[in-house]
Amino acid sequence: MAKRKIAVVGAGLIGLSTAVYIVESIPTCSVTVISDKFTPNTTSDVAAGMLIPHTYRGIPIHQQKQWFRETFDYLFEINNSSEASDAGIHLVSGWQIFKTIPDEVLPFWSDVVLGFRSMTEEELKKFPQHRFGQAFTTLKCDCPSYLLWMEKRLKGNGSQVYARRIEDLWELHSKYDIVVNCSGIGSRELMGDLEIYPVRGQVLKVNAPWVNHFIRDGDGLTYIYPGIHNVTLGGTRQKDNWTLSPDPRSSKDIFDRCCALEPSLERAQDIKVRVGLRPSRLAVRLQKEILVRDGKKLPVVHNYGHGSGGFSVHRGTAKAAVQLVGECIAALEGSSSKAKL
Ligand SMILES: Cc1cc2nc3c(=O)[nH]c(=O)nc-3n(C[C@H](O)[C@H](O)[C@H](O)COP(=O)(O)OP(=O)(O)OC[C@H]3O[C@@H](n4cnc5c(N)ncnc54)[C@H](O)[C@@H]3O)c2cc1C
Ligand SMILES: O=C(O)CCC(=O)C(=O)O
Repeated sequence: MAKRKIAVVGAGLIGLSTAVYIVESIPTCSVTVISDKFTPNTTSDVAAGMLIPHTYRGIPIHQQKQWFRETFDYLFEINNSSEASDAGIHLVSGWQIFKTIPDEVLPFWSDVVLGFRSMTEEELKKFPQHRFGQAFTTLKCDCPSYLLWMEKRLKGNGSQVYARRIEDLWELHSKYDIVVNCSGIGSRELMGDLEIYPVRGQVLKVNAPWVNHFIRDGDGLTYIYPGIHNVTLGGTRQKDNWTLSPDPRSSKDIFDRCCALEPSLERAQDIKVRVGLRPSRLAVRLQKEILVRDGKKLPVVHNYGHGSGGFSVHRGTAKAAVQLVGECIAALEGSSSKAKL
């Protein structure tokens, strides 16, 4: 059986985690990651990295729950190993709070995170503007550490990693048997996919080591997420806004909103502003496509469009993408054995 050559386009969270899963589950192929940007310069580096799912309106809930569970279980295992600090994975406990009682008192992911329960009246006294809350423990990634850890694992396994911008996936036809497209918001231009759009997110990364519980307003706009090296304060969700430069007014607004929830943040130091464009889509595109030119074929597997929830589901979607890669390999084996007959 020929050793199949697979190119993964994109070195953000989705490209690297898909490449890692291919290497782990299909050892008979060689993997090359090709990307114009790497950590610390990807959208994935800007993220808070919290495992709190966002709902994709175009995907059945049972599917999203499975992706979340697979991701949670995978990272929990890393968290319980000696790799945890290198990979930047840790547990974090805290509260999601609501000004009015939400429709969904028990979200679909409540039995995946640890110790999910309603907040007590005593706990709610910390948030006098809020009437209801949920307490739980989840996982968080320190995003640059996690990306670097995956990149090192790939290189350690003999995979190649190249910096290059791809204008057209067909450029890869002569060297690779299969292409896996994990180019995030880049797919709008690369694939001409107008279903993917940016949702601009501005966050502050601050030094406030005394803050160690997360706080998330149920409206999803204001959050305080303590991490290994800093605390992420959020945020903004600006649909169809491509501006990557920070907006000082948004920074002040974010800071004020977060201080209203956690007044001790007034003393936060070393405030850095980061902006990222969430690669948003009604549904993650997990699909096979065969590109055909001049009678020649190039199988492509798409895995992009994770919007606000990439960290929460990445291992599950990597597994689904690798299943599709396996189907492409089986089809190639089938056509090469027919050719020999
Ligand atoms: C402010 C903010 C906070 C967030 N917080 C969380 C959170 O707490 N939890 C959570 O689950 N999710 C969160 N997210 C969402 C998460 O960041 C995304 O879902 C995830 O990072 C998407 O990963 P990606 O690999 O698809 O995209 P990217 O990280 O953008 O990676 C895409 C890669 O493709 C490459 N590429 C693109 N086009 C080309 C091309 N033509 N040629 C070569 N390479 C190309 C890019 O250079 C890049 O390496 C947050 C997002 C933002 C912006
Ligand atoms: O929504 C959250 O609480 C996590 C952060 C996030 O996913 C985002 O800002 O997109």
